[in-house]
Amino acid sequence: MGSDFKSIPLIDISPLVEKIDDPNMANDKDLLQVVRMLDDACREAGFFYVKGHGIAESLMKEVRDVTQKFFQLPYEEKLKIKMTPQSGYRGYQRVGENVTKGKPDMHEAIDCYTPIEPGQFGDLAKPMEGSNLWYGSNFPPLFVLDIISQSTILFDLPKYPSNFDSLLENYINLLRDLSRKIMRGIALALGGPVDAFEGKTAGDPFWVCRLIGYPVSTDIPEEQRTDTGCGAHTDYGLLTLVNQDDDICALEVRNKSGEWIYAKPLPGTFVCNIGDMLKVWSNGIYQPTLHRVVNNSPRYRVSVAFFYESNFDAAVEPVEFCRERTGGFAKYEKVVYGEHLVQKVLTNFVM
Ligand SMILES: O=C(O)CCC(=O)C(=O)O
Ligand SMILES: [Fe+2]
Repeated sequence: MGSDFKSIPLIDISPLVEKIDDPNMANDKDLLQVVRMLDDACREAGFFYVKGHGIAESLMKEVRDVTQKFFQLPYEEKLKIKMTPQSGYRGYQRVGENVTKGKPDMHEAIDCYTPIEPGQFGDLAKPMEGSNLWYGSNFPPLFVLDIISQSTILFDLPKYPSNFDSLLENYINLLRDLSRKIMRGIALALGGPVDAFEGKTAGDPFWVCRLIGYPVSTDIPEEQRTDTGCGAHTDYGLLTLVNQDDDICALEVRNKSGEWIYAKPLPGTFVCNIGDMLKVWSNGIYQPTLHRVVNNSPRYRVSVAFFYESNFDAAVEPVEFCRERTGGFAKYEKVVYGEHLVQKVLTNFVM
């Protein structure tokens, strides 16, 4: 599905953000207009920008700046939060460690997931149990590092803020709340009840946050270099919100004719896209769109991608109100989200 879109729509979602929890929202013309725009965007491009989302542009920038500073640290420092099977696949991964369809991606990243307690989901979540590795909070000498990095005479380390964990945790909470509101809008757009994607399937949504850095390609040794910062893929959850650098065009979205359309940066907005789980839930009314990242610019690019998912152990299958609109039968089989995620994570890295 999808269409030959040439650009990605921008939606001012302020009516949705302000009124979606209001019992009278069904009579709000502005909110219903946003819902219509979401419906068009999800059918046409599977991608849309949001503004009027209520998250300060300064916070969005601060999060990208902290990410940028982390990636500027010496490699040995970054390895202090290295992602391993023992860390539940949370933490730092070097350029080329993430693989898309067998090809190394030219990005480095920190992966964070909703913390999972031992035994919380039985065997299902075993490989991903753990809590996140925040730089500076997992080993004692951060204050020493701060002092060292501020001493520009002796050392030339980038200055590193020590509030990484609290900043990120606050940001993640805000994005969770924003995503819930957008998903409420999408539930209405699909013709369902506002809380269709809550309750026992997505009332305790799992989240994934990836802090990503795309080096300038000529800074990567030629023998390791591939041509994509992140190879063509669809996202595997419900909804993704990307906070990207303001002045570098690198995220590309494929339209129906196979042309790659830039999701060029619009400062202060999030680029949103729908993922595989929404395709299943909506019985294919909405389809995720292939996208990729190619950083051909002479600048290091940072993006922070937040993935909002169903409950970890939710069995996702086409919901009735979508089945009714699409011939009455389920086009997709039931998928347990956690199984889908663990499978992806276990095959995603060369380690
Ligand atoms: O860096 C970006 O702009 C998008 C990254 C992305 O598509 C992903 O991590 O799934
Ligand atoms: Fe993606």
